Order: sequence, then structure tokens, then C-alpha cells
Amino acid sequence: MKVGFIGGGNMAEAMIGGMLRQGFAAADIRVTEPNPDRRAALATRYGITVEAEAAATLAVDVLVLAVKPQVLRAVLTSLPRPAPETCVLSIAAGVRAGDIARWLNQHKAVVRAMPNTPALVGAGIAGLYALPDVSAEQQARAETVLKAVGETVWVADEALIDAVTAISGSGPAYVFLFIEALESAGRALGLDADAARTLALGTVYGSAALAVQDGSEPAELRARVTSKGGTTERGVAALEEHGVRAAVAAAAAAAAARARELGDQLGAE
Ligand SMILES: NC(=O)C1=CN([C@@H]2O[C@H](COP(=O)(O)OP(=O)(O)OC[C@H]3O[C@@H](n4cnc5c(N)ncnc54)[C@H](OP(=O)(O)O)[C@@H]3O)[C@@H](O)[C@H]2O)C=CC1
Ligand SMILES: O=C(O)[C@@H]1CCC=N1
Repeated sequence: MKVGFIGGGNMAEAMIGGMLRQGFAAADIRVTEPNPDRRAALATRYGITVEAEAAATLAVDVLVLAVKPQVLRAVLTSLPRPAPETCVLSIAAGVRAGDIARWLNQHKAVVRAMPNTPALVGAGIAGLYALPDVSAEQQARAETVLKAVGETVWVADEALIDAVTAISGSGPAYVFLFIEALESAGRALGLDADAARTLALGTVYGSAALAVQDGSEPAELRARVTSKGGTTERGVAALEEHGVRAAVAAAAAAAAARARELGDQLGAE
């Protein structure tokens, strides 16, 4: 299966690294990227073909759109229409599949997906949505590309991709913010910088691993940490008092609203 990338930035690199680890051949991956330093870096690191012009990148089974949402329309309207069997896989936040099909001169085989940066270490999670004209085989190809870097979840309603964006697309940033906060709390309590970082990171990593491997409800796992009359009870109560649930809900709502806004703005162009 041949895979092309329009845009060779962070997410493209995360996906390419994972695909090569999963046994994709470097000869089957091509990238179009305008920045010469970036082109040289990708070609050297991965042994793939990286070119300035998009034309050759188009002759592929899956064409991944990995540029910023704000430049997608200009990029696509300058391209010839891909072959009907080419599955276009957009990872651009907010931009709707129907608009992509329109900008590609009514190329209807469009899958919209939202991966996340843990893809870099093979631990990504991506939501996918396919326009009705995408064949089962094209869907399977798009899924194979994303499965190379983690798990996948299909949604039947495109609006839910904005929810996926708010939860798992942007979500790593919320978790990193929590790690920053836990680390600085550790320093405020007298730990040195190294110890605070190691304890904060180990706690988030270990807790996520336990939740995945144990399979119990998160609330049940939390209860197992919380001894009656103990320390956690006080700590969790303080988190609740300070509105941590409301803060997370507000973060997700704001991110989803921005995804919709991007879709409205960019689709109206
Ligand atoms: N980062 C994340 O966590 C996630 C990002 N996404 C989505 O992935 C997409 C890419 O994001 P990300 O990788 O972070 O962004 P980057 O800015 O790292 O990558 C975009 C790349 O596209 C290049 N580019 C710009 N114009 C063109 C063009 N005309 N043709 C080909 N390439 C071009 C840019 O080059 P230059 O820098 O020279 O302009 C840059 O290297 C976005 O649409 C984003 O919404 C999705 C999920 C998660
Ligand atoms: O912040 C963004 O717009 C992109 C989409 C999800 C993660 N990063």
C-alpha cells in the first residue's frame, strides 16, 4: 500500500515513524513539504521520498492531509483531483470532509480523522469518520495507516469528530498541564526538581497503565487509593472544591467549540 503525506510536520512524522516500525516499506511512503530543511531531515531520518511538489505524492492508495487547517483549502484547490480509488485521509482539526471533497473537485473518498501526539511512541488514539462514498476497502486502508501508531475508534456522525478532537486530540495537552501542576506542587512541598518531575511523571504513567490493565471503573480505582480518614480523601476533596471536573468540562467544551468554529469559518471560504 502506497501512502502520501501533504505536509511533513509533527503529526506526519509521528505517523511515518510508526508506519515504518510496523513494517511499511520506506519506498511506499512519500511526503510533500515546502520547507527544505524539513525535507532533508525527514529524508535522512526515515529514508523516504520527500519532495517540494505535490504531484507525485498524489499517486497513492492513501493520501494523508497533514497541513494546518488554515492552509488546507489553498493547498487542495491547487491540486489535480486524485484518482477515484485514492482514499484521502484528513487529520486537520475542524475542517469538514464535505468541504475537502469540494476543494478536491468532488473527490468523495474522504476519511476525516483526529489522531494525537502519543502516536509518536505508538500509543496514539484516533477517531475516524468516513463520507458515505468511501468504500469498505478504502476505510480499511485509512485505518491501517492510523493503527500503525495506536488504536482507532470509528464514529458514525461527523460532528462527533469535534468531540474526539476535544477529548483525545487536544487531551494530551490537558494531561501535560496536570503533570506540570503536580510537579510544581511537589517542588512547593520541598522536593528537588528531579524528584518532583520523576514522581509526577511516574504517577501519571503508572495510573494510566493500571487503569488500562485492570479494567475497573476509574472511580473504583480511585476508591482503592482513598483510605478512610487518610491523606487522599483530603487531597481529592480539595480538587473537587477547586472545581477540577468543571475545569475539565470547560476545556473540552472550549476545544470542541473551536473545532466547530474552524469548520464553519474555513468551510465558508
Ligand atoms: N499536533 C497535534 O497534536 C495534532 C495535530 N493535528 C492536525 O494535524 C495537522 C498538522 O499539524 P502539525 O503536524 O502539528 O503541524 P505542523 O505545523 O508541524 O505541520 C504542518 C506541515 O505542513 C507544512 N506545509 C505548509 N504548507 C504546505 C503545503 N502547501 N504543502 C505541503 N506542506 C505544507 C508545514 O511547513 P512550514 O512549517 O514550512 O509551513 C509543516 O511542516 C493540523 O491540521 C492539525 O490540526 C491532528 C491531531 C493532533
Ligand atoms: O490544537 C490543535 O488545533 C490540534 C488539533 C488537536 C491537537 N492539536
